[in-house]
Amino acid sequence: MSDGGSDLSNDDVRHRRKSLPTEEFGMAGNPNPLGVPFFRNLPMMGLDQQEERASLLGSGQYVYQSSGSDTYSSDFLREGADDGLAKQSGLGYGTWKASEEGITLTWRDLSVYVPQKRGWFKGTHEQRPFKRVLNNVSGAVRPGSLVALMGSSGAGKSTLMNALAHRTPGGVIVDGDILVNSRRVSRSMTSLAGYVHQDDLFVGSLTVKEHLTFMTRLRMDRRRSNKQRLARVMELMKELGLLKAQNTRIGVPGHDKSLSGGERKRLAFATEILTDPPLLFCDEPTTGLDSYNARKLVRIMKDMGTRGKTILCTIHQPSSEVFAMFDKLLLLAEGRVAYMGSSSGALEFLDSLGHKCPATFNPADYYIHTLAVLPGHEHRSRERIKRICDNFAVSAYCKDIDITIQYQDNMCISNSDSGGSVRCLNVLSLLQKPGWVVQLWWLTWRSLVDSYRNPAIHSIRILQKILIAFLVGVCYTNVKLNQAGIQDIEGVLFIFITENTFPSLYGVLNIFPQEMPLFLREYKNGIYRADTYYLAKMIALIPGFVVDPVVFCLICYWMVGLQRHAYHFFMTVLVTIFTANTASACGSMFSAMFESIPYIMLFLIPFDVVLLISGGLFINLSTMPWFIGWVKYLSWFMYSNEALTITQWADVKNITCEMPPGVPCIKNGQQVIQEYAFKASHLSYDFALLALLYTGFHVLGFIGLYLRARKK
Ligand SMILES: Nc1ncnc2c1ncn2[C@@H]1O[C@H](COP(=O)(O)OP(=O)(O)OP(=O)(O)O)[C@@H](O)[C@H]1O
Repeated sequence: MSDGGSDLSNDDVRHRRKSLPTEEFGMAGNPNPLGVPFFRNLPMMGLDQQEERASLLGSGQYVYQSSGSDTYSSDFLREGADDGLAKQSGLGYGTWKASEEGITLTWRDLSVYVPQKRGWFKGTHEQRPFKRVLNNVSGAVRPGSLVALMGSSGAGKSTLMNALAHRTPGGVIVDGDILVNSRRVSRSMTSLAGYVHQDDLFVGSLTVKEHLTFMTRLRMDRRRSNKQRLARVMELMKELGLLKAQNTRIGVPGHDKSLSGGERKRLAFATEILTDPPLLFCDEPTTGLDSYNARKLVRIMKDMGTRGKTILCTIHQPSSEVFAMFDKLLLLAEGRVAYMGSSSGALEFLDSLGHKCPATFNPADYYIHTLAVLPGHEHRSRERIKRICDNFAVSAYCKDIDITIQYQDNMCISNSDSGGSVRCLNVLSLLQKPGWVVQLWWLTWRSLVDSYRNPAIHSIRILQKILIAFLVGVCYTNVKLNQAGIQDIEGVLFIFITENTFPSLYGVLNIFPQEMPLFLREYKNGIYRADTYYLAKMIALIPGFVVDPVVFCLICYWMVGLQRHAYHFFMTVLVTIFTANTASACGSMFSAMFESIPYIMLFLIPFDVVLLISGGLFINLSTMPWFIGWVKYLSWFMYSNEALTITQWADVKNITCEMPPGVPCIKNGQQVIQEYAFKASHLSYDFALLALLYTGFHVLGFIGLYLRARKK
């Protein structure tokens, strides 16, 4: 560290870092200061040669030589002074396998821009009002490192982690290079890395053990046996102190809270380390934990580090003991790197700039305090931060990191995510994800358990159905097969439709908005596909929408004077089942397409009114104007009404005519069918069109969900 106190503009710093001559990287005067291995003549070699050497690295057989005379095998890449680790894991240098190399993560000149305004602005990216929240940040983390990412609130810690983990929300621009084992990766990062989020999201009706079991099914290698999965679940619950709560439902905070905040945090952590990922990002995993549990959790991360994992963890106010467990420290301030290196080095570095940590201070607190923008002293604070960041950018600490970055850059052989990443990231090719059917099975299981355990969905709804069925039945007990009875029967048939439409249509509106954050997170984590998720939700809805119509018809049909034959009853039940499911498909479509209930209502209610009108009871369908008349083809009201009317009237031969002479009467069922502009031959056609509408609504719903998931 030298140029103490010099102020450089950001561009100066960037330029200086980029323009460092290749020879400077560990060759002269500073032979391999981080223990980074160098190929013979690496800086001079061309891309082809680098590729060749990289593939040799992939095979774990190439022998590297540092600038000095020491010779290292590829495992040396894992950490400069890592022989203890190799010994610990029982792998001598000669036996080290490429798949066990671990992950070296580097990032160079990373800037992140977040959109300031959304929606109305239609200009190009360059014209859009963006705010830069990360400013040319560079860094490197090597296997076996547990890195603490610290900085005051708003410094950009989560933004950096999201960018590195390729989990930035839609609209955010990430500019710069991120390399994993000297390869550019994008979405494959999600299979490679675990990410413990600041806010935890779960299906609250599952128990701790059920949740972990579900995750082992979808996240672990499909070749693992059930015994191995269970053993992993038990091991994690034991390690994280969740054994006592294993049969407790997770609950929903502020609603039906079951697990404590600390238990939820530990469960979220357990979920992410379930597969023992080689790279782990943790965003404030200890927030909300007591000191004992915080220490225990960091100890687990430390142990993972000693097994060669690469761990980057943001942490707020760690105790001295917890802080001491971290190998490396990355300090961020105002979107820039203020320091990266050993924890003790940070004290020296700040000391050299005149910021000496008082003996009584916890160093972690001191760093945050020094790098915070203090209210009332904003200008001075920002000056101080700028000076620290500028000095770090030209310090020996930074140069050391540059060496690692430069080394990885030199090794970088492919700009594309395909092929290269898989070849390099052996862990990826080793993992066999569960297949489509397994995903569907377990997602359906979760959805069914969730809906079964939610009394609002079932018990209350069925009680309501019984009550309404009785009331409707009571109102229509006196229906007779005469002229007045035609209207009564058509009326009650329409009530069969509406009673099985509206609860189904509106009852499902919340399913996607409510679970969207969880779906997006799990989907982005690559745990499952969007189609299996949607299909599972759809399947889980069916039992409810079969039971409801059956209950309704069982009570109401026999109370009302409808045809008393099994055939008519079963056909009526079948039509109402089709109706309820088609309505639920329409509701699911709106639910999946729009972000919130008010938006859904805005479009659904007008749509619903038009469909209702075109159902055939309120208007003779042949009189509808041509420009709106086509809507009836989308109306399950019409198909269901036609099917029920045909079922009830097709074989009625005689309808009593009690009208005065001269007043025309409808004499039989066929005339009733004609009166409503239906056709007796359309019964199977109505069923087919109801099934088509059901499928069409769900296909559109799935497309809506998929597009939204891709956009976020
Ligand atoms: N999508 C976004 N839109 C607008 N501003 C954003 C967005 N994401 C991040 N920011 C801003 O970027 C800055 C850094 O945010 P970030 O969440 O990374 O901070 P942090 O260091 O993780 O803070 P904390 O410790 O409080 O979680 C903040 O000022 C934040 O308001």
